[in-house]
Amino acid sequence: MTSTSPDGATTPTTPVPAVLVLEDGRVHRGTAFGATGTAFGEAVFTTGMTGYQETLTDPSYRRQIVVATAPQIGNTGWVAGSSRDRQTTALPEGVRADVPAGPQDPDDNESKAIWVAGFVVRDLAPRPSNWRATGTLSDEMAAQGVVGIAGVDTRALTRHLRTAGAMRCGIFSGSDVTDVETMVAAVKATDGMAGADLSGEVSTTERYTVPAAGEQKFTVAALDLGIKANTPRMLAARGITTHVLPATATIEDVRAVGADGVFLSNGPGDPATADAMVALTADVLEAGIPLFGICFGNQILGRALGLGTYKLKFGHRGINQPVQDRRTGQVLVSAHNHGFAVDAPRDGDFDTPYGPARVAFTCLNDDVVEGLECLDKPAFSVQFHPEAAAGPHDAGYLFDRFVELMDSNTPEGKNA
Ligand SMILES: NC(=O)CC[C@H](N)C(=O)O
Repeated sequence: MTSTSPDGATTPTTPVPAVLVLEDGRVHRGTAFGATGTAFGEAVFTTGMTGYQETLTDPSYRRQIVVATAPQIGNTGWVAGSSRDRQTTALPEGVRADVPAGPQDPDDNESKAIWVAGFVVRDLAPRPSNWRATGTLSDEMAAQGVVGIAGVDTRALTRHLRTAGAMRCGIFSGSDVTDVETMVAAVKATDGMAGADLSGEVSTTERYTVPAAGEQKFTVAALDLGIKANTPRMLAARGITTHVLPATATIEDVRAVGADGVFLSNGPGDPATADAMVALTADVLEAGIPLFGICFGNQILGRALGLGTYKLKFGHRGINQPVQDRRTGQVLVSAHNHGFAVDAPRDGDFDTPYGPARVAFTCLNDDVVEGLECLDKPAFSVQFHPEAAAGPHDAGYLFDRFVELMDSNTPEGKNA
């Protein structure tokens, strides 16, 4: 339903009607973009003003329909084409050519695919204005079969989600639009996010390696629960070779790659389902291997320490969330994407099976736990995203903290 002019602008020919239907019966009407059809997922909003490509390709958004509060989306187009396609030299052994992860990658994808179930925007920019763009958002979503709806008052919708909470929804477009009762019933027949076990659906099935940039200092085993490309890139920039392991990895797999440290990635779904990863984390803590977790990884470390997790009313998603590093008092502006959180005492150290631990970060908007730190084990984690590719970069130093943990775990470090 679009035509592309010689200068790359995609213009709608006949607008195709689309409807966003929430499980509580609220309806927003608009027009289709991307693929036409039906999509179901949890309606969540993000307040990020930039970085929609990084958001859409973040595997943590699996089974979520993302609502952008930024009023215009699509103006930077789509920046695709991994450098791997252009690479002329042979790749190091174990590096998969189809994974766009490496310090040299110029594209904006955080993974190989768009993972959101659907995308809801107000004004879809028909013409990208970006010298790096290789196509349009709408064409890329259509190519990947991802349904979008434009023309929605996303700020009104966001106010509703803040009051009523994140909930199941559906986008119906083209000939899939039917009467509201039928569409609401279809939405209600889908599964919610509580209890969803999704990391296995986005994880790599085989191990791959992202080499250190320059001289290798350490080797890290990164558990791929939905890892974003920028994480191995941030590690590589610090002299770390990352072996990305499937979500099913065990402590033997970690030992087999000679890991100096273990990284637990971000990922979709309910952390209450991540029993196997919690067991692996317990083994890593027991072994005293330095550990760093991000987002889902923070929730998994929390569970391994004996803490519970719970579902937030509408979650944190955006790139301007204030968190406080309780070690230094410093406030960071950070990127968030989480619908669950760890329940932990904030008023001092607490006991765990692995010695004392403490809440290392909290969100200044709502006092939600944003990071954990073990005091007797080389392990810490954050609920926010130091690897955020669209920025901000305030929290990048946490990767250095991970390197310091590995430094102090070497025989020389232990004797220092
Ligand atoms: N980005 C993430 O890792 C999200 C973790 C988890 N799925 C949550 O929604 O809280």
